[in-house]
Amino acid sequence: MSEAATKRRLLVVEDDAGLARQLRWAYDDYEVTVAPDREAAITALRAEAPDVVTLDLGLPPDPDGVTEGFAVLGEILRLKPDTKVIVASGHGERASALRAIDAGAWDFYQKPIDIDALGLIVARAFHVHALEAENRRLADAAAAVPLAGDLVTAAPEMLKVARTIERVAPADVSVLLLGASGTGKEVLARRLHAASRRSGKSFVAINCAAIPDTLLEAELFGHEKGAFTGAVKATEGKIELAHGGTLFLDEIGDVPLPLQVKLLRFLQERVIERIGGRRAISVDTRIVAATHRDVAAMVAEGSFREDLWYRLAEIVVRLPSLAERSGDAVLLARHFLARLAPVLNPAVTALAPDAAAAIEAWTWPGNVRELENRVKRAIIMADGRAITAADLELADPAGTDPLNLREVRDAADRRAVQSALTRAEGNVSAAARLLGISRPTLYDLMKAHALG
Ligand SMILES: Nc1ncnc2c1ncn2[C@@H]1O[C@H](COP(=O)(O)OP(=O)(O)OP(=O)(O)O)[C@@H](O)[C@H]1O
Repeated sequence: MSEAATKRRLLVVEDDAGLARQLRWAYDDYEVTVAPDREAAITALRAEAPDVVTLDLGLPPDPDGVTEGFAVLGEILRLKPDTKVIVASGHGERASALRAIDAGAWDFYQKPIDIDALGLIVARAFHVHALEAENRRLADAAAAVPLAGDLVTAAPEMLKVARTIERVAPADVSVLLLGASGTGKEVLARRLHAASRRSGKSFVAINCAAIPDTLLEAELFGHEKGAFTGAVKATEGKIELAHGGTLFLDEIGDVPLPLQVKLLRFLQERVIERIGGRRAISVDTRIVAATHRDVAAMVAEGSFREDLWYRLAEIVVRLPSLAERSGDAVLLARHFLARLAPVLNPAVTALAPDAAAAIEAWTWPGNVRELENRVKRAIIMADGRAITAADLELADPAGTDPLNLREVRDAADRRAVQSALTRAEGNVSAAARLLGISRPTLYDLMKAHALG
C-alpha cells in the first residue's frame, strides 16, 4: 500500500483560499482535501469519506452568517454520522459554536486560527474516531460469535431465533424446528440441549430419513434378544439412550404412519416397550424434532398425524435460509476457513476479495451445509494464501471484473430487492418499507429485474 493510501484523510471546508492553503501545508500527517463550499464539501465527503472535517461555519452564499455552515454540518452527519466535525466560528460567535456542538459537531475553535492548537484538536479527533471504530469492530465481532453449540451469526433474523431457543430451553416443552436443509437445525437442537437443565445428560440424534423404514422402529425403540433374525443381543433404542437428556428427531416428516402411532403413544405415556419385549420402560426425555418438509400440508393430506404434530410442536421455531441472513454468508465462510484450514491446508489463511464478492452474490440453495462444503473444497484446492471465487466454484464464467459501475449497481439492486421480497414474504408494501422506497419505485425495480 502506498503511503498516501495509509494516511488519514482530513477535509478542510474553508472559503478563504489563503487560510485553506495555510491549513493544507500545516498538516503533514494527513491527506488534506480543501473544499470552498457546500457542494465541494459533500462531493469530497462522498469520494474520500474523511474521518475528520474542519468546517468554517461562514460559507458562501452566507459568508457572514452561519446558515450555510449549519447546512453542511447537518449533511455531513446525515451521510456519515461517525465523522468528527470541528467547527470554526468568528470571534464572539461562541453561541453558534455551542449550537453546532448541540447539532452533533465534535468540537470547535475560534478564529483567528492558531495552527498548533487546531492541530491538537484534529489529532485528538482522529484518535477518538479510531478508538470508536475499534470499539464498533469489537462489538460486531463479539455479537458475531456467541459460540455455544457453534452457532455463528450476526444477522438479526438468526439472532432472534437464537434468543427464542435460549428462552424456551429451560422449559421442558417439545420444540419443532422448521427450516430448509442445511440451515442449522441440528446446531440449534444442540444449543437448546446445552442451555437446558438436561445439559449434563446425553443429546441423542437420529435422522429418520437416513434409516430404512424397516429398521427405524428398532433404532428408536430398541429390541430384545431374538426379537427378529439377527437380534443376537438386547439393544437399547435411541429413545432409551436419551433418558434424562434430549432426543433430536431429525426429518420427522419422513417417519412412516405406523411408526408415528408408536411415537405418539410414547409421547403420551412416556413409556416404551422394546421390540420383542414385554416390559414397559419409563423414559424421561425432551423431544426436539426438525424437518424441511411442509408438515402442515402433510397433515392436511393425511400423511402426517395431526395429534402427533401437536405433541411435537408445542413451540415452533422457523429458521431463515442462509440467503435471508444478511451478511452471514461471508461471516460463516471466514469461520469455516479459520476452523478448517489449519487441518486441511495450513498455508491458506484468507478469502480473496473476489471470493467474498462471489459468496455475497450466491443464493445458497444448500444453505450453511453447502457453504461449509464449498469452503472445505476451496481450502484443499487453493494454490496460494487466499481462496478465490474459482476455488469455491463460484467464479462467474464471464470473469468477475465488472463492466462498469452501472452493472455492479444493477446486480446489487437486484439482490436487495430479492432479499427484501423474501423477508417480506412477497408483500410488496412491506418490502418497499424495508428498502425505504415507495411502492411504485419498488414495482419499477421489480419490472426492470423481472422479479415478482
Ligand atoms: N449458524 C451456524 N454456525 C456455524 N455452523 C453452522 C451454522 N449453521 C449450520 N452450521 C453447520 O452447517 C452444517 C449443517 O448444519 P445442520 O446439520 O445443523 O443443518 P440441518 O438444518 O440440520 O441440515 P439437514 O436438514 O440437512 O439435516 C453443520 O456442519 C453445522 O455445523
